[in-house]
Amino acid sequence: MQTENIDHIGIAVEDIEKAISLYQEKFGMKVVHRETLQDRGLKVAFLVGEKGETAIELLEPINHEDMNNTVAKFLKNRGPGLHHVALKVGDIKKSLEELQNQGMTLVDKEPRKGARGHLVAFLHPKSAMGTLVELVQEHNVH
Ligand SMILES: C[C@@H](C(=O)O)C(=O)SCCNC(=O)CCNC(=O)[C@H](O)C(C)(C)COP(=O)(O)OP(=O)(O)OC[C@H]1O[C@@H](n2cnc3c(N)ncnc32)[C@H](O)[C@@H]1OP(=O)(O)O
Repeated sequence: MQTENIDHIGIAVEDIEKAISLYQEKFGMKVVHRETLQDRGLKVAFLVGEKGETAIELLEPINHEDMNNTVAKFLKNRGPGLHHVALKVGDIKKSLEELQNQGMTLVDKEPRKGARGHLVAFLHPKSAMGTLVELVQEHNVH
């Protein structure tokens, strides 16, 4: 598949308000989008630097005790920090098909609606040398 750019880097946090303050006040980034994804049980915030492009996505579970929530489970097992890397692609369905044909383990066989209304799909970290990789296709491209 062809990656267009790094769309965002996902970081799991215990307290999204404190994390936003850190990235704004210490790193000079600004919030460009905030959303509560009820179906995923997550609060998310996207921040960018002066020149835009690649974003940081901060993720906090709505319920920290819900071990069916992948981010709550991650925080409990590994603590806060780098959670996933999201690669932007032009055609997510085609990319998933190609990766599956190449023997990669997909978490999502079909793209689904993620944050910002974009189409997203995850690849299993075991298939990408220990990093959870997300594919993102802008919702208005196709
Ligand atoms: C906002 C929205 C969007 O971006 O639009 C989103 O959905 S954002 C993000 C929230 N959504 C997701 O994370 C969806 C994709 N993630 C998943 O489906 C899950 O987290 C899996 C990746 C399948 C792992 O689930 P599972 O229940 O198997 O977890 P587990 O704790 O038993 O972990 C199994 C093995 O994977 C590793 N593992 C778990 N999460 C990991 C992560 N984020 N990065 C790297 N490795 C990870 C564990 O350390 C463990 O390794 P060892 O076996 O070596 O101990």
